[in-house]
Amino acid sequence: MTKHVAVIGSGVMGHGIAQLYALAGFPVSLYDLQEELLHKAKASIEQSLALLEQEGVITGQDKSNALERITLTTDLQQAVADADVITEAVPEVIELKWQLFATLEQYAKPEAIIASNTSTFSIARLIEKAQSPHRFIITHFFNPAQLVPLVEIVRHEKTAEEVVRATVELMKRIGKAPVLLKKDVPGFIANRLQAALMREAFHLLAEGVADAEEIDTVMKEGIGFRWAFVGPIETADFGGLDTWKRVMDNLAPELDQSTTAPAIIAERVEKGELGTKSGTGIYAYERTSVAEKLHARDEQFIRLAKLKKSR
Ligand SMILES: NC(=O)c1ccc[n+]([C@@H]2O[C@H](COP(=O)([O-])OP(=O)(O)OC[C@H]3O[C@@H](n4cnc5c(N)ncnc54)[C@H](O)[C@@H]3O)[C@@H](O)[C@H]2O)c1
Repeated sequence: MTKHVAVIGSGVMGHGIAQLYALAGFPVSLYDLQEELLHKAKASIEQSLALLEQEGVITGQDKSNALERITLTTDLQQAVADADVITEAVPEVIELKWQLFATLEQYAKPEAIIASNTSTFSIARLIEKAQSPHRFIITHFFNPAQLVPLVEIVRHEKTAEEVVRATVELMKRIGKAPVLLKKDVPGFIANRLQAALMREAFHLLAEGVADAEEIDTVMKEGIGFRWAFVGPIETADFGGLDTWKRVMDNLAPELDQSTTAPAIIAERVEKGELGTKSGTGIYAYERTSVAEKLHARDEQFIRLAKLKKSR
């Protein structure tokens, strides 16, 4: 049974994952390479908990209890010594993950589950060098991890059944909607769906069919509005499979078939225009408005989550 959790890496994903476990009542050790990074992560957790309190999702007492359950540390051995579940959220560099796993296998309790938050590596690749593959699993959270309900779970054939069962249970206990994949495919499900949609969105932009704002509006006010409650396969059933057969037969040949990142994205990256993190991406951002935008996004996500829960 899970009693203590360790989260390795306190960046964009790690701090949100630590917050989730702490709010669900688990003592959490949050590890990173430098104190400064950990303090930044703690400040982000405090802000996020404050927003949840403001929106009436948690009480002030829940907030302070959660904060008390989080221990910050730059000592990896100490971070994982008592952990029953270790979630890694270090950068997406395979050598880095392999090196970390080797150390975790040395420091962690033999029965501890090691869960990776990788967004692209298959579980087969992740465990290539593992000495104890039976305890490895992928729990792929979505950004912001503390707010988006989905967690994709990917197992290997060597992953112990008990590890799979305990992980699914744990994700439910921390309030997530886990989906266990039947196969280990690159990008899992969500990023494949997202990439398919983005390829077409950037193709329409490149072709001058509409501006970025208009394409985003179509998504937010149309497809996305519907997709929070009805999935694509249900959509086909609701619309009629005969209709969708015609739609797909007519449209599939028209859709972009590129096998590399859209040129618009590649060009911006070449110029150092990386989006909100550099101030300019497809849109231009004021420095102050990025924080405001993220705050407003999180507020909307919390309200949507409440709405979905109330059904
Ligand atoms: N950002 C996203 O939207 C997102 C979504 C889902 C999954 N992921 C995956 O989550 C993982 C983390 O991504 P992120 O966006 O949080 O990255 P990030 O760069 O924001 O954070 C990574 C953290 O790990 C720390 N770190 C670096 N090397 C380390 C080491 N050897 N040991 C321990 N900590 C180390 C860094 O100091 C940093 O704080 C990646 O595998 C990424 O692919 C990211």
